[in-house]
Amino acid sequence: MARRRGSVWAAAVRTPVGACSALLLAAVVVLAVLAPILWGDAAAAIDTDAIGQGPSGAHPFGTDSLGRDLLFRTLVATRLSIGLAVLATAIGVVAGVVLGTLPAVLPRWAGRLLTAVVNIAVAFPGLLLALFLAVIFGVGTQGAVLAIGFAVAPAFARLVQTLSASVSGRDFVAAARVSGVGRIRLLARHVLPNIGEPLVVNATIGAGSALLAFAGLSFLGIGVQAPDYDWGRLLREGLDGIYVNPVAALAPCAAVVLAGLSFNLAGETVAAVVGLRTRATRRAAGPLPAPRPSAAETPDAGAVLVVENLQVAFPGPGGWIVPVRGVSFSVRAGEAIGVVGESGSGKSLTALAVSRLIEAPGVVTADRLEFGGKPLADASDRELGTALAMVFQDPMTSFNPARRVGRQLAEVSEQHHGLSRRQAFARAVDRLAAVRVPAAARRARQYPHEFSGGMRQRAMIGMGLMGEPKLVIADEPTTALDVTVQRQVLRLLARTRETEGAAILLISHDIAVVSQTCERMLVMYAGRVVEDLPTAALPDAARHPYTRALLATTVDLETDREAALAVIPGRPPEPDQVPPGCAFAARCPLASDRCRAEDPVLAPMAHGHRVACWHPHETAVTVLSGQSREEGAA
Ligand SMILES: Nc1ncnc2c1ncn2[C@@H]1O[C@H](COP(=O)(O)OP(=O)(O)OP(=O)(O)O)[C@@H](O)[C@H]1O
Repeated sequence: MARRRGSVWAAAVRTPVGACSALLLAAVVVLAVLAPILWGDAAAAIDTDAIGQGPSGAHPFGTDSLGRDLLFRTLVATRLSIGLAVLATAIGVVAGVVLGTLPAVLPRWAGRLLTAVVNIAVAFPGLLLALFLAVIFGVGTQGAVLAIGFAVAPAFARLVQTLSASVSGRDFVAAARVSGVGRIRLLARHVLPNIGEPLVVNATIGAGSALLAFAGLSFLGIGVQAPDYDWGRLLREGLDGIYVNPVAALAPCAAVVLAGLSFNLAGETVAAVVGLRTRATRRAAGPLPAPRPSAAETPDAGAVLVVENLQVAFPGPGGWIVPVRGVSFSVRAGEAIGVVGESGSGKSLTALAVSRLIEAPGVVTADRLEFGGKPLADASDRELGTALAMVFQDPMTSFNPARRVGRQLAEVSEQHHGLSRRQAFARAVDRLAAVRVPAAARRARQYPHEFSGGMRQRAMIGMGLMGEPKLVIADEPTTALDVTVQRQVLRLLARTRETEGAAILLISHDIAVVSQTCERMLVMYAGRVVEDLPTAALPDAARHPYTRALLATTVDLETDREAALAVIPGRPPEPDQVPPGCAFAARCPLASDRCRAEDPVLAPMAHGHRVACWHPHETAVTVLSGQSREEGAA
């Protein structure tokens, strides 16, 4: 992990912005540390023979009214200017974090009061607030530090409140709360660590603003007081003689600008590392691994979807993680195919890849990935938006909670069919009625939270029907629903297939659901399709030991209630720990040495039946050869 972080930072520092920020910041820090030691005395040395001089060989920036060298004074002032700005920022961040998190700990009324106070303070311009506070805390360095610290605190508090609110709504915080974790511990353990990165980025950028504000207060005479001096004071003194020696004023100005720039660029670099760490990781992950070969079936000329050797990879700390490893299948027009497999087998990623929904840094590669007869990569958003419908497991998160359901459906037709607002809405009502949402016209004006789970799922299917879907991909569409509603949704999918002629790719844990709804079933294990078989002859047709084991774990009304439930011993391998050979070998009762050494290719066994196994079960169903493949291959 440390190596990965190190490489990400190294990559960020190699960018132009990163390199500039690193150089500037290093120069500022070195000067802040060394300048007072090296040139402190020279900067304080009064020379009555050289009062108010302009730039010369002896004094490149000239001298001040006591004949002190302005170059040395500008360099020496780095420590105080930077130190005070950093101190003020630290006060601002700490006060901001406290103010921002207190509302979560205090009684409700006190929390709301504090939030209101912070909101009012945020409305004041920062510098005005700093001036106001500087007067309250008293003129001088200490007063200025406190004034700037507390002036930037409200903005940080607001940021902390917003970030905490977004984290507090997450399930893991709710789970911790339910398990009795106290408020303070909840904040410290679960909320703050998750908002740390954006805070660090903002604090770095905020230090630049604090530097400017400090220089401003010193310039106005209410910051650093003589005999101490920072860049603000030097600027004020230099301004008096600007017509005689402009460099005296310009040098501290340039120092403020450069130091401020170093903080801002450092903030940008931190932000880039935080936001795009994965991009740098991708470089660190090296070249993509070659997909494992799988014998592709010969797709029909009219196949809606053709997938050949699909691979989905993500950069990981130790190289590429490949959760989908060479998946091949095709979906004919109007066909319903089910995808089953244990959790983590790559079902959802396969569905997301064929919907073009894998986000960077994920990388999708395939020998062939075609939708509607042409490469998926060439399909326009409009074509995909109308011809491919996606139904997700949780319909609550698939709808925008702030918009009415009808308007969200209508958007599809406004975007892709050029319909007017009114026409698109009328079509949305029609589609809601088509998916049997009762009182569709009224329901279309409601928000997603006013729908029941089953109704939302039907509305989601209705959204898919706003176009002319050739393929509906449904990823666990019934998992969150009760059995009755589950049946309604499955019937609706079947009806969509009949009325629209759409093909269905149904992802489910439930083999019973798949065998009732689909003609074919793809069984996935550890990122590969291990069996592709017709559902009509299930369970007898299953030949892969994994498919058989999955079938044995299904329970129905005829299952012997006295007998122990069947389970598949062991666990599927993690995507980054897939062994050589067959990934199922460690759990397979039939595994041989060959299984552990060589990964079997998904190969045709009979018409419409493909299996990736060295020892497939013999079945009464027609097979290509009576021998096991190992014997056949021998
Ligand atoms: N962005 C990602 N980066 C790295 N690994 C990922 C990413 N997304 C998914 N994975 C991994 O890929 C594997 C397959 O995930 P996928 O969601 O496709 O499984 P699944 O078969 O749909 O499981 P489930 O039935 O639980 O939804 C999992 O092990 C998961 O941890």
